[in-house]
Amino acid sequence: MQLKELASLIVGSRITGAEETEITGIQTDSRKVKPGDLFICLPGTAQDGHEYAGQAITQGAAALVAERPLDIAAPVLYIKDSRTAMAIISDHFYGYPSHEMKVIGVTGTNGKTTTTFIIDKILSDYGQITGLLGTIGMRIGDKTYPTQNTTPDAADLQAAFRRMRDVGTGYCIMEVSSHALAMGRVKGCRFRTALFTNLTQDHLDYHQTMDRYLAAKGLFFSRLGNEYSPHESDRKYAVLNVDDPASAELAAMTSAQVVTYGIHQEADVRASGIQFTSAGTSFMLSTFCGDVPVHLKLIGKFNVYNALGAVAATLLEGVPLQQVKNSLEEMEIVQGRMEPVNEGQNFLVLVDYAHSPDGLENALKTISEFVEGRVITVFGCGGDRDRGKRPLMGEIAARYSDFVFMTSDNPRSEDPERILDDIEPGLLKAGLASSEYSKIADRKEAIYQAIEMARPNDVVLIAGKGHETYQIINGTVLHFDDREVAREAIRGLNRD
Ligand SMILES: CC(=O)N[C@H]1[C@@H](OP(=O)(O)OP(=O)(O)OC[C@H]2O[C@@H](n3ccc(=O)[nH]c3=O)[C@H](O)[C@@H]2O)O[C@H](CO)[C@@H](O)[C@@H]1O[C@H](C)C(=O)N[C@@H](C)C(=O)N[C@H](CCC(=O)O)C(=O)O
Ligand SMILES: Nc1ncnc2c1ncn2[C@@H]1O[C@H](COP(=O)(O)OP(=O)(O)OP(=O)(O)O)[C@@H](O)[C@H]1O
Ligand SMILES: N[C@H](CCC[C@H](N)C(=O)O)C(=O)O
Ligand SMILES: [Mg+2]
Repeated sequence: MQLKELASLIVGSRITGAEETEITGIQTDSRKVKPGDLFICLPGTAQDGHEYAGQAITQGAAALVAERPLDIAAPVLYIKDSRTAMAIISDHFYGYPSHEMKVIGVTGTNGKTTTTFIIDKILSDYGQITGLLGTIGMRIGDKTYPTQNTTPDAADLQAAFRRMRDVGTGYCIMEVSSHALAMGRVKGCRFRTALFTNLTQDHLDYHQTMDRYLAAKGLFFSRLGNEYSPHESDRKYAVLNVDDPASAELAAMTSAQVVTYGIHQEADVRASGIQFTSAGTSFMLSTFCGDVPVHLKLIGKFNVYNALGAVAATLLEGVPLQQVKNSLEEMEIVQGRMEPVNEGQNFLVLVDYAHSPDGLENALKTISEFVEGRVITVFGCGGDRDRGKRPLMGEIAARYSDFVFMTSDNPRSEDPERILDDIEPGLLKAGLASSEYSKIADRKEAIYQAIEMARPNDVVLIAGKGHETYQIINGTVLHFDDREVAREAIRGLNRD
């Protein structure tokens, strides 16, 4: 595609250099530029892409998109706002792929990955070709790829949609993070359904206040389906968790049809008579298509919410209720979400991705529903992220545990010990005595000590990193997998 075709999309844009320059790809990271790419210079939070224009050209970029004058001998497309231009250009370059399939987006503080996996399971069992995009990675056809962010930027996202379409994908089920909404990564995407899980404190390092965090989520719903259509496939749905107070505000922001799910309030899709065990969760599912009893292998009330959201989204796609039930009942635990590590020991070890106060509280409440012995919790908080959540997570860990190991999550550029100092006041506020917790920055050591401490019927919760297979310490990415470490620690016990 020629540069001038892309320029024609953006009001007030201007090209210096050859307008006919042929563009064969789009890139926003100079290190990944391939010959023929259009390199979009993005002013970022840590760096400024304009500084890397030279490197992009050296790597073979055919042209650049920039907000400010570049002193460079290459064609440049000047625009006012690189991020909006990136969304418009990428959508056009890849042929508006989100218009050729149904995109179901899931947003909310917690439960996005799990909900997308449940929707994916139900729709694939129903015979649909699905693609999945989120924290754990991206699945296109039967191949999976790693993702750096939960929601990629517009250039990578539209490219992924195109590849999904090229292998016949009918549904893309994706996580839509609040960062993505605030940064316009999903601008231009045509969503069929926008699903909201919940809103609780996290990411205030980025959004500053809960109001701004909610406003970012609101963008998803306010942009959804402002026009109606006679075609069923063009209809838009906002699927909202009615038990979360933010849903009322989101409902008011959208002109799409609102479909609700919940446990406590009246809802279109609802669960009642919920029973919890360590082996799963049973409930009566009432929907606008009828009622059925369901037994989930997933544990915890929060997974009932995730299942209800997925039920609403898939019933709207015409999946029969009985098939929805069958898929729910077959649904396996999502990796790193309340994932048991079982080496035949007589206590339970769960690895969970809870990394926000609400996530941790839900994981621990779930355990309290069935635990017979003590609860031993190993957790930390990520560095370079919302500091405000640290004492809150400390307080929650203390409230629901008999013993707490405070340890490192991904300290990133921060001093691990300082992060633990931020968590500790929360433990003290909850009244934990010094004999009831340990501060061990080395995560492997903390996991080993927790497992050595466990007695029959105890539950050891290792929270925060879930599926992650790395730990970022001092900016260096090291291999680390909670499940592997826990397994080694349990095997070590068995040898003693
Ligand atoms: C705060 C934040 O979200 N930052 C994201 C953002 O970075 P940025 O735009 O600020 O970019 P920057 O690092 O300042 O660099 C500016 C530009 O220079 C370019 N550059 C930079 C260096 C270089 O050598 N060459 C080069 O071209 C960069 O590619 C970028 O285009 O855009 C980058 C490219 O898309 C992201 O990778 C980066 O995610 C960082 C790694 C991150 O940690 N993000 C987290 C907070 C995040 O987004 N999380 C949400 C999930 C949250 C949740 O709900 O749990 C997510 O969707 O993943
Ligand atoms: N509906 C929910 N409500 C509250 N907590 C939840 C819910 N679902 C999952 N959790 C907790 O949050 C953790 C993360 O779940 P999940 O990965 O599904 O969320 P996410 O929204 O995708 O997270 P991220 O923002 O990091 O992508 C789980 O390990 C669990 O402890
Ligand atoms: N999407 C979240 C994941 C946090 C996971 C936790 N292990 C951490 O590193 O803080 C973030 O980037 O803030
Ligand atoms: Mg996720």
